[in-house]
Amino acid sequence: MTVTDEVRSPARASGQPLLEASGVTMQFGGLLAVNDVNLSVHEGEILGLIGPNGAGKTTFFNCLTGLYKPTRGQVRFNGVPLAPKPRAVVEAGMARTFQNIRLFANMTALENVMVGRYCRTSSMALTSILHGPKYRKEEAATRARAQELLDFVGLGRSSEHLARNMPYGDQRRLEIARALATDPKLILLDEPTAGMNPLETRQASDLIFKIRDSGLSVVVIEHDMRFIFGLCDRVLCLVRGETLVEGTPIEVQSDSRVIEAYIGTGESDDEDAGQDTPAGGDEEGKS
Ligand SMILES: Nc1ncnc2c1ncn2[C@@H]1O[C@H](COP(=O)(O)OP(=O)(O)OP(=O)(O)O)[C@@H](O)[C@H]1O
Repeated sequence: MTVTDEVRSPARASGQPLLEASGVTMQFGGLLAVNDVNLSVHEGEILGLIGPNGAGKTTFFNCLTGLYKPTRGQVRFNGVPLAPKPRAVVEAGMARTFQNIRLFANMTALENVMVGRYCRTSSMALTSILHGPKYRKEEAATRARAQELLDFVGLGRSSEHLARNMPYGDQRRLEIARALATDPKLILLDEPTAGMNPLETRQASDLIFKIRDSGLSVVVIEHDMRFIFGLCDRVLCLVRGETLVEGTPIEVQSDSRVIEAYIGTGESDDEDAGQDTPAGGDEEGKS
């Protein structure tokens, strides 16, 4: 099955990037959290965003998805300047997940995905209150689509489980299903494997490939270098809010500046340093 309908977009027709950020800068008081960052993501591409803690990755995501209005710079989606408002961003075709899981804990998996779907349904509040035929038809379609998305992410049998009772890895999948419910052309994932065991991480990688194969573009923030270098077509490394290096996984993982940036922060002190330093990555699992 495909996640989105086959639509030939203006971006593909013109060869221009689907998502294009130019000169994006975000200043908090005296702190330049993101400084003049450029990014382009083409259709069907998986782009990785890496960098030591505090490099500005999430702040940059927040600028791309309308949570923050950048101090300077512009974000264009499908060739059109994007208003820095979350609703406008979702309507344009971008969805995201968050570093910290933000599910409705006391709702079922199905209901969580249905909530994500509501931005694409048209029933007005009054119609919903009156439960007219249009509402009932849309509700049935929303439910069916939500179930389809749960099947897609491998949670088809958990639809009636309360989110709070689901294993951690499943909650992360559920977040992705909810983001997909908005029918995005591009999905941004903020540390999708944080806290996952190796099996869950491999499954997350497979799911992201599946999402890409269904026609979406993906931007992913991760600290797990093996995961990033095995997954992405291109990788951008941010350090202190600025682009340090951008290139293919092979180029980035062998760049001494990237290795230095990580070693300099002490992030490589873990026992399993291969997971967390660029040189520890490999091409395993890349397709
Ligand atoms: N709302 C805010 N107000 C002030 N400073 C902020 C705000 N959000 C982030 N920062 C600061 O901006 C810098 C970049 O933070 P950000 O969370 O974007 O980094 P990151 O690369 O995502 O880090 P991590 O990998 O640890 O999640 C940090 O110094 C952080 O303290």
